[in-house]
Amino acid sequence: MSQYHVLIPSAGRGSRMQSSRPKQYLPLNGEPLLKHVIQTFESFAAIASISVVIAENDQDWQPALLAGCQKTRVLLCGGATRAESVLNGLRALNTQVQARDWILVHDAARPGIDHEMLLRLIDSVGDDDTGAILALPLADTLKRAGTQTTIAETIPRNHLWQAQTPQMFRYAELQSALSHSIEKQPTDEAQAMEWMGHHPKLVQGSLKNMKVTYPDDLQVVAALMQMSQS
Ligand SMILES: Nc1ccn([C@@H]2O[C@H](COP(=O)(O)OP(=O)(O)OP(=O)(O)O)[C@@H](O)[C@H]2O)c(=O)n1
Ligand SMILES: C[C@](O)(CO)[C@H](O)COP(=O)(O)O
Repeated sequence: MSQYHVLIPSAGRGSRMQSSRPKQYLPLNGEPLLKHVIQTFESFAAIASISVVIAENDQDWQPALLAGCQKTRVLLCGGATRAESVLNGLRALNTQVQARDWILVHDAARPGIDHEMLLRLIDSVGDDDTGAILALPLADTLKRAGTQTTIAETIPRNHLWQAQTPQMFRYAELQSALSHSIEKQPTDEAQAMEWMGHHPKLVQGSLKNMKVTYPDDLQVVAALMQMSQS
């Protein structure tokens, strides 16, 4: 029976957040973003292990983040890009994970993930599927900018989705896909799999599972998480 393992890329600097420390350590309802993510996976019974990839020189990592954790370990192998951090993390798991085990890669910057979404994602794939990602169908009209901030064209939005995480793939296939494509810097795990000819499934995510990227995002995700608990 294939097991489920989580890999959390958490080695970014959060430059777009313009904060004093990397955004994954910023407080949200009294806990760092990263702690919310770890706790959600720790309390999801189907998960066998959780690996947090941080930068080797991370000055903000707090051992207290692992207080009470049974399944979580930290890997000091962050890379220059998210794809490199994920690939380094996968390579570090080589002796603990079986080839056909599922790997769920989830951004540390998405604290709104919950068990309902995880169940939807895990239940979406069968033995013959290559994998699946949480995503949201695009709701707004999409414009491509021309010179400066003027509209060059409207892009038809039918069949367009915004990718979220977790992105779930078999360990050996994902490591192979990323190893083959790392030079091309895939923006996510799904793109690396697409380049190998796979067509991962799109599974309904949630606004609450947004990525904290810009300063205003923290309040928005806190409100969405609060609403889902009331
Ligand atoms: N070299 C990197 C870059 C990003 N990430 C992680 O990938 C996730 C999503 O990336 P993003 O939102 O772009 O985070 P940052 O790169 O930190 O943000 P920015 O681009 O604003 O610097 C985050 O959890 C981030 O910590 C990572 O592990 N290693
Ligand atoms: C993986 C991802 O969150 C899917 O939308 C996104 O590609 C991460 O992009 P970033 O520029 O590394 O934040």
